[in-house]
Amino acid sequence: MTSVPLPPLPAALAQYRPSAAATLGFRTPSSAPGVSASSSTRARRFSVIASAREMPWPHVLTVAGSDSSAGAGIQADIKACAALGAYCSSAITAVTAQNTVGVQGIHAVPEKFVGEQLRSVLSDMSVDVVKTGMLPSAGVVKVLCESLRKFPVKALVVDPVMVSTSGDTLSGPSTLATYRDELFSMADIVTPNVKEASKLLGDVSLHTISDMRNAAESIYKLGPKYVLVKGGDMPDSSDAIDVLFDGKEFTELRGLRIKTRNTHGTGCTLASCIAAELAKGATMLHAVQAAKKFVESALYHSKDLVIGNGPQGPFDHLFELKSPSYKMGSLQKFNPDDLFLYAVTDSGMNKKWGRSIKDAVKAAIEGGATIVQLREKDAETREFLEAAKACVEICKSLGVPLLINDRVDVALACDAGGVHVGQSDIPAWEVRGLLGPGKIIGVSCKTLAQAEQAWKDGADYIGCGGVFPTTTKANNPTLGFEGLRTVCLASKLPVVAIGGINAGNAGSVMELGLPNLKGVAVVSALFDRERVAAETRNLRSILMKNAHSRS
Ligand SMILES: Nc1ncnc2c1ncn2[C@@H]1O[C@H](COP(=O)(O)OP(=O)(O)O)[C@@H](O)[C@H]1O
Ligand SMILES: Cc1ncc(COP(=O)(O)O)c(N)n1
Ligand SMILES: [Mg+2]
Repeated sequence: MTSVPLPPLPAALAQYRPSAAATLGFRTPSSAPGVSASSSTRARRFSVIASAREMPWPHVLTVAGSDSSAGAGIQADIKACAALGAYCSSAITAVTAQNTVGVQGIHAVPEKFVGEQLRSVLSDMSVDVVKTGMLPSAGVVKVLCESLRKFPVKALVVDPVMVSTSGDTLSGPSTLATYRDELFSMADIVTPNVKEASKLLGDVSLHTISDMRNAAESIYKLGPKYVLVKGGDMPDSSDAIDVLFDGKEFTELRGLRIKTRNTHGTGCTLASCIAAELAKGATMLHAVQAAKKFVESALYHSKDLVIGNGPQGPFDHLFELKSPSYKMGSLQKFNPDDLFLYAVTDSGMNKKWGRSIKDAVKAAIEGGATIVQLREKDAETREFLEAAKACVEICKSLGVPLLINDRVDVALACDAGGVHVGQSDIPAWEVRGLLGPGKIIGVSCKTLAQAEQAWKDGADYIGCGGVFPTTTKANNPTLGFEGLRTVCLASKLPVVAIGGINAGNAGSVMELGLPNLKGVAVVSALFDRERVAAETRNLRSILMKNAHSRS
């Protein structure tokens, strides 16, 4: 590949960003002969830029290699960022000829021209996060470090790509020292897989989680703020476990190991998703967790795809566009706002009023319930399953998610939207393993530690309470507003308040104005009443009033 000289900065751009243009040594309007713009045109152009700034688009710049098979590299990065709502620009470091069999050829882009691409993007666009992939030579690593010193960004994600999953070398040992000595100290996070971690540490062997922890600690000493050692390629592990280290604490991120040949590009995708989430403003822990969840879901939805004849296929980054829930606007995928009016059934109460579970659920949805949980502690399994199937049908047709309390088996058998578990039920991460990534999982939490654990376990929301004393749960300590507030403020997941909530006190719960508190869950206030739909309607209008008075 030949490098062509960089043309002067377009006159229009020079007018928008005269200071940036001058810094870079580009010709500005005053120095560019024959270019003039009236002051009104210039003012209009500035106002266009100013209004564009009011609607920023999280921006990731990927510095990586092109993969002709489009499963990994630049192509994966752009798709991953797009899927997560970030804009992705690119500086290409190498063009590879590769497919599902392996890498057939590598054509490195001259280092100077990598620098020119970096300068073009960084001087013009507001890049939030830079993500690196294949950096084929020590020279390219140095060019990147220089560019970052000149144009600092909010965060740097370094995926030290060295060997492809097919076993081909993408960056030789000569780059190792430059990675370690120059790039790592600028990085917010470094994301080696186990083979790369081993190479970076002089070929140490990594076989266990404890080895991964030690490796993360050693790489941390080379200067990044976080290290994520990825365990996708750990042999003999039924889970896909990654280890995150922030200099003090280790976090094990445990996910399902999806049985598929389509894992080409998982590493590139994970790093790009972390970059996209950071660009959107997430904390590092959140970004890593969201990224892992995305890769897991994409693999799950692509597990049976057949693209190419080799052993390592690509996966579908835009799987959500294909899912029936996306196409039909059904509420399979969790929307925290669904927690607004959360109806929890109780068979005893409905029996008392002479209603079937199905009729009770129908009436609650008619009155405006936004999510339903079947909590049938005393029902026989067969009877419960039949009722659950009928309720799933109603809920699907009305677009309201239906969750099952405790019973993962019943949820699976009736294809419910998810499961709600308590602290003494199956742990949420095991439920996730059984239900897969697309279902909703809620966990009852009373303490900060429980809320933190629910988040780590991959739950979607927490139920917090009892806020007030309740008759539906024996020996249930009451948290009161203070307890609710403490958990809500610390929770990384959306919260629904539960326990003794009714039309008389629901307004005061919403008036607390807690940012994570999305709604209230009610049992007796709806179902221990004669007219379920009317009670639900009344409660909904109280909640709406208080939700509105907050905004
Ligand atoms: N079969 C799989 N099922 C679920 N997650 C996986 C699977 N393979 C890899 N991952 C996850 O994908 C991410 C990338 O990991 P890994 O494949 O180890 O990186 P690389 O592609 O750099 O070798 C990690 O979060 C890892 O846990
Ligand atoms: C251009 C390029 N960059 C990175 C990878 C690594 O991806 P993976 O480890 O998933 O094979 C690759 N195969 N090609
Ligand atoms: Mg891999």
